[in-house]
Amino acid sequence: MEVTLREKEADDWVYRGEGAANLVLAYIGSCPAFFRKVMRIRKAPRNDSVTEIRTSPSALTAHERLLWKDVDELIASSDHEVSSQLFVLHVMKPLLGSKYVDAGMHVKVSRGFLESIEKNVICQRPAGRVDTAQLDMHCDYVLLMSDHSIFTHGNLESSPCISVEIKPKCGFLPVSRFVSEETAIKKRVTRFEMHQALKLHQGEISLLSEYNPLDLFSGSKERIHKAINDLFTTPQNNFRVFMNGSLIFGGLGGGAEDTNLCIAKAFEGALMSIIQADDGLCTENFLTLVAEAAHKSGVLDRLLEVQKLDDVDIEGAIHAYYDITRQQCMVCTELNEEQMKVYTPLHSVSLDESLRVVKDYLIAATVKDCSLMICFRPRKEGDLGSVCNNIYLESTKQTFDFKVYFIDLDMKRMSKMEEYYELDKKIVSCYSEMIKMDQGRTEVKNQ
Ligand SMILES: O=P(O)(O)O[C@@H]1[C@@H](OP(=O)(O)O)[C@H](OP(=O)(O)O)[C@H](O)[C@H](OP(=O)(O)O)[C@H]1OP(=O)(O)O
Ligand SMILES: Nc1ncnc2c1ncn2[C@@H]1O[C@H](COP(=O)(O)OP(=O)(O)OP(=O)(O)O)[C@@H](O)[C@H]1O
Ligand SMILES: [Zn+2]
Repeated sequence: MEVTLREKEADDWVYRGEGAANLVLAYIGSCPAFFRKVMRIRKAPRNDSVTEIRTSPSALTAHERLLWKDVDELIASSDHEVSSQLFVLHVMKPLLGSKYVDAGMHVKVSRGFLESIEKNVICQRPAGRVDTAQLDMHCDYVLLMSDHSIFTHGNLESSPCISVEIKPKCGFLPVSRFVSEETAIKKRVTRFEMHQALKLHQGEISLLSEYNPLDLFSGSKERIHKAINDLFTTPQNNFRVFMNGSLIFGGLGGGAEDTNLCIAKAFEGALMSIIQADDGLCTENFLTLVAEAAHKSGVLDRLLEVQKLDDVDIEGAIHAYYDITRQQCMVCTELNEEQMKVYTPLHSVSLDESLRVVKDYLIAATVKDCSLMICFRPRKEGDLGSVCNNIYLESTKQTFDFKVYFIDLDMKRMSKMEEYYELDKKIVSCYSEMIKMDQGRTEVKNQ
């Protein structure tokens, strides 16, 4: 029989974090079925009275059903939460590897349950997130999945664990011939770095990040280590650390300020219960551990491969989108004859090819936005080797078991294609402006 979670059960769930689209809670009750599980609940924008999701007869729009026509299970589903879970199960899991993906399961909830959760968590949510969205009270289902910030077996008191959450973002520079001359800078500067300029301009961040995704995805131990160090210095919404499931570093539910001495000291202190290093050296050892695990697991190579399904860039994929939706191409209407020559072939391919292009672009968008959770547990003397991967940290003479999972593998909606195109242009133009202004300042200084 299907269980429905009701109002009285809401107190068993506590705030864990949130992103733009979902709010996540951890279980503190005593029901074994929910032990060491988290619940992920979809949010709805506050100013959005009628969303696409609710007006659509099925979870997917007609165009999306066409796009995902080869995935029978997905197009048959009529509930948005259910189709979201099926997307992870049938599309993302085979691509990223079943070992690293937990599709979770859906659980029915009553409106009373959602209302009670909303009330319970409101004071812990970041103000910016509260202003933009609340729980989607129209959800019939929520997603239940393992808590990947802890190990699912063993006693947390005697066997503590520490985990990092990394949102790596796009790890490659586009090589697509559809990248125009005006935006050619995209082939030299990462999207992440350019987006920082826009975020700074819009007041979303106060300082530029030092992190470079190309380091993290480089495959080189040294560069991965550099990336982890830089993420620690400027964590923003790209780096968090949890101890036994509680946040000890980074921003809860959003971005974090840059790491000052006070934050660094508190973190060093928190690590001392797990990393057996001399005073002041725990952080350094921990960051080495993270870098070694990221390198050894090989998951970044896998992630990069899937990100590269975006082989034509948004500047190519947008044309295929207009063909599928049978709209006049709003990009081509702005081009001169010479420029048109580059993009006309994209409008001459079969519908199946246009579908492939947009589908691959959206899959890549999912994995450019997902996060990685790496959870560590020090192996104690007498412990038998486990099935987990492990790292021997020479400097502390400790062996750590670790496991890796991807989280947030939501399907990106096809209706966002025009938004992606516009944002791409905005990011390039804001970055170019910043560079120009910097050059101007340097020239004045040198005069
Ligand atoms: O467009 P981007 O690269 O800024 O990514 C968005 C993320 O911004 P970021 O730059 O990582 O801070 C954004 O994250 P934040 O809200 O900034 O924490 C979301 O993850 C958003 O996805 P969705 O709307 O939840 O489906 C993300 O949107 P998608 O582009 O993945 O659809
Ligand atoms: N399975 C899990 N185990 C432990 N923590 C989790 C799990 N899933 C999510 N979280 C925590 O909840 C936070 C929000 O989850 P998630 O990233 O899925 O939200 P989102 O709204 O989809 O994000 P985005 O803004 O990237 O779209 C994560 O940053 C992570 O800290
Ligand atoms: Zn076109």
